[in-house]
Amino acid sequence: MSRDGLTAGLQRLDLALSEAQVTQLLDYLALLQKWNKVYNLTAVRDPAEMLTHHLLDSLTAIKPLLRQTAGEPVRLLDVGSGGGLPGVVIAIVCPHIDVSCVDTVGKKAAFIQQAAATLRLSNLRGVHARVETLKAEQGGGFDVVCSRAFASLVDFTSWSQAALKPGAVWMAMKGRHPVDELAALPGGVEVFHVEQLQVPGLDAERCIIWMRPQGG
Ligand SMILES: C[S@@+](CC[C@H](N)C(=O)[O-])C[C@H]1O[C@@H](n2cnc3c(N)ncnc32)[C@H](O)[C@@H]1O
Repeated sequence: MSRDGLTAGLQRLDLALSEAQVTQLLDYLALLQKWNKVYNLTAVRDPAEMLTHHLLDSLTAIKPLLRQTAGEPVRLLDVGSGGGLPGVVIAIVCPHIDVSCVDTVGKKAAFIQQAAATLRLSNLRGVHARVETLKAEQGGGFDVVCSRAFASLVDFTSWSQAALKPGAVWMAMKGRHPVDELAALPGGVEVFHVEQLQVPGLDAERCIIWMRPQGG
């Protein structure tokens, strides 16, 4: 796994990480590669592609997330996290953010738990559940609920709404600007920002759709 490629990407994203964090990111990719053979965590198998399509792609969301949360120690839920994208990357880069990665597939949640232990990330946990079953009143709720390559915006927001704290926001990582999905959102969901992202080394459209409950 190329440390130079990652370092160059981090520079282009204007992200200043410690050497230890860069090592953790590379160790995470190595874990993903190792356990992908057993757990089927992602369809991307080529190491160079994992760096751009997974790691740098997820890292592109860090600056927008830090700006939105003003650097506060928030609780974040990554819905349909799979092998931990972007949840594990956020937990590594933002130790002040408490990250829960939820997935319906038990072995994927188990992989996240294993990654948290191996990478010594006390701010990361894997949760084996359908997101629809998570309720803020039981677990305290989340300030940010994010997803990447998950469901439509309508399903993402309606399935995860009960997990939101008052004042919380949704951060949906999408490819091309999802015109039809945005049009299908109900009146109870307010889209307050759509931002385009540029992933280093990837010539593809990416954006973040920021939403919150109407009046929330
Ligand atoms: C296409 S994968 C995306 C994984 C990861 N976010 C990524 O970007 O590589 C979607 C994941 O959502 C999970 N999933 C589907 N429905 C779910 C639900 N209702 N609650 C939680 N996870 C769900 C699936 O098991 C799968 O791991």
